[in-house]
Amino acid sequence: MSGELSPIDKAKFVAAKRAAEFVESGMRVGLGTGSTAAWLVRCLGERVREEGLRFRGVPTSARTADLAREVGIEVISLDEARWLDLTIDGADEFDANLSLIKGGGGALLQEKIVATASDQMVVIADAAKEVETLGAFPLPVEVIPFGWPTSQALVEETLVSMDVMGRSATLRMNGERPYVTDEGNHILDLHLGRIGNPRQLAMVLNQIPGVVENGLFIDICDQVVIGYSDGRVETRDINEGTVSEERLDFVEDNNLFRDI
Ligand SMILES: O=C(CO)[C@H](O)[C@H](O)COP(=O)(O)O
Repeated sequence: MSGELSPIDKAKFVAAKRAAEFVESGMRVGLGTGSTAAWLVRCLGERVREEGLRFRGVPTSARTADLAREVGIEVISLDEARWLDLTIDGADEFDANLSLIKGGGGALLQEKIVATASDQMVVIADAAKEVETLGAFPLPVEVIPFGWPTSQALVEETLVSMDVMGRSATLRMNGERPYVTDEGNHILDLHLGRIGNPRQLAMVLNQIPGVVENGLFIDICDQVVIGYSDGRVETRDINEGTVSEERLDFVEDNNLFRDI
């Protein structure tokens, strides 16, 4: 992509740029996956180059690791970091409690482990990701390849027993083949429409044999930074109960927009 940014990219960019300011020298920072998180990584790379920011990043996917190295961020593994000061990541949906659906980009397992190992998790998102009730976005569930059709049937049975609205669990494909995560697993996308009790569903899904993790993030996210295409950014902190709003300038010929 080159030239004019789409309104959605402008919104993602300003959210990412604002959240990149949360990173301080010396921190260990979890780096999310997806298009919004990619803006974050580029913004952090710019701070490394231009301000001499020195921090270590723990990527949540091979894609993010490649981009982080490319823009000059020092990359370490979670094994090396153990605990993190902060994780900044995108989301597919968030609600008023900052419960999330994640995993549209297929990295939910590493994203959940990294976010849970962090003192703070900040979600960056365009305003369209905010929902009253989670579930319009298909809920990703990571399953091991062994016996995945059995796991799929068990997941569907569980949805019926819980009286969840939609009940189909489809295997995510990559062309003709099943999608394979960085951990070598597959993903079932649950088409639910509406998730009445996300906390309960998250717990029940993880008890099914073959399920490794689900994309519901409950009580993990502390703040959301919401970007708008006109440059406005709203930051909500669920622990402090605060909301702040500001406007960021974005320069369309910024180097970050080249070759995207
Ligand atoms: O959970 C994710 C990847 O597994 C992403 O954060 C989520 O899919 C949002 O992606 P994008 O920023 O491209 O809209």
